Parts: sequence; structure tokens; C-alpha cells
Amino acid sequence: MNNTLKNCSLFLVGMMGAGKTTVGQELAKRFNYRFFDTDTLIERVTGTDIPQLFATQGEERFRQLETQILGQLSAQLRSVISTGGGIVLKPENWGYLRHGIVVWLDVPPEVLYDRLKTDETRPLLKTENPLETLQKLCDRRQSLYAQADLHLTLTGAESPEKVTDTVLTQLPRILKSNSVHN
Ligand SMILES: Nc1ncnc2c1ncn2[C@@H]1O[C@H](COP(=O)(O)OP(=O)(O)O)[C@@H](O)[C@H]1O
Ligand SMILES: O=C(O)C1=C[C@@H](OP(=O)(O)O)[C@@H](O)[C@H](O)C1
Ligand SMILES: [Mg+2]
Repeated sequence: MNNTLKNCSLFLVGMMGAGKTTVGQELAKRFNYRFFDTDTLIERVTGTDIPQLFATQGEERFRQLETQILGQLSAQLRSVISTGGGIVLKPENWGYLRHGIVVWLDVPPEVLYDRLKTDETRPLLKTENPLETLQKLCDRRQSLYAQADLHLTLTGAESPEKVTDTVLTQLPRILKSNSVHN
């Protein structure tokens, strides 16, 4: 499979709670690739967590840092990179994402809500109606996520291992039909 990927990196995109961080780690293990998570790296370089960063410096600053980190990661080969759900918003970020294969984990908002309803680490969900917020964000971002090379429509019932298996199964087809990758 490593040969099939030709040392190319994988970028996971999708909504908060879709499982990018969880599945990314599993994929990296299977490929024997390095694993990076843009949110974790932002926390490391700023020495603060995401909610605190949003609260003290605002989302705009977070987005600047996100782009910087993504730019650095885009030079890495043989890596699985789990992104934050909003990475697709900036056209500039797509220039970086296109250095690898982009995989969209597409999970229904109701499942995302269920997974995140007690979560305290997603500042964008600190609203009166987090399910509605997730639905609106999904609607707004749908056409951006759809620019991914691989779209995995998930019910939410699949285990992270099963999602990983599905990515592995689908990749050869994507690589065959897409010759732009390094
Ligand atoms: N396939 C899955 N099935 C069930 N729960 C999952 C699955 N993938 C992730 N989760 C859980 O959902 C939550 C969000 O997962 P995470 O990987 O942080 O998502 P993301 O990085 O896309 O926001 C975590 O509690 C995680 O354990
Ligand atoms: O969707 C978003 O805009 C965000 C998603 C989060 O990452 P996850 O997708 O890993 O939850 C994190 O980057 C930040 O809270 C903003
Ligand atoms: Mg994550």
C-alpha cells in the first residue's frame, strides 16, 4: 500500500466530530506514516488550548495559525495529517491540501452532535443550539468538503478501524483516476 501511495501524504477533512483525529492515527499506523494533527500543533506552538486561543485571540488568529501550520505540513511526505473542520474555508489552504490526497469523512450532523454534546473543546459549538449550529456549518461547508479526492459517506456506526479499512480499499481507485499526485 505504501508503494501505491508513492510516499504521498493524506489529509483528512470533514466536520468537527467526524473522526479525523481518531481515524488519522489509525491510518498512520497502517501505512507506517507519521501522524500530525493541525489543532495539536497549533496548541503546541501557542502553548495554549483551542478554546483559550479562540477566547483570547479570536477565530481569525486561529485561522492564520492554521494556515501557517498547514503550509509547513504540506512539505512532508509519508504523513497522515488530520485537519480542523474549518480548514476548507480558505482557498489558500487548498493549495496546500493539494500536495496530498484529500479524504472527506462525511458524517451526519445528528451523529456529530451525539459525539460532541458533552465536549468542551470545540468553541464554535458553545451556542444555544449546537445541533442547529452543526447543521448550518455542514450546509455552508458541504461544497468545500466536496472538493476532496475521496468522499466517504458514513452513517456514524462504523468503527474507526472500519473507516480506516474503507479508506485503504478506496485509495487505489482514487490514485488511478488522479495522476496529479507526487
Ligand atoms: N468511528 C467512530 N465511531 C465512534 N466514535 C468515534 C468515531 N470516530 C471518532 N469518534 C469519537 O468522536 C469524537 C470526535 O472524534 P475526533 O477524532 O476528535 O473527531 P474530529 O477530529 O473529526 O473532530 C471522539 O470522542 C472520538 O472518540
Ligand atoms: O470546524 C471548525 O471550524 C473547527 C474544528 C476543530 O477541529 P476538529 O474538526 O478536529 O474538531 C478546531 O479546529 C476548531 O475548534 C475549529
Ligand atoms: Mg480533530
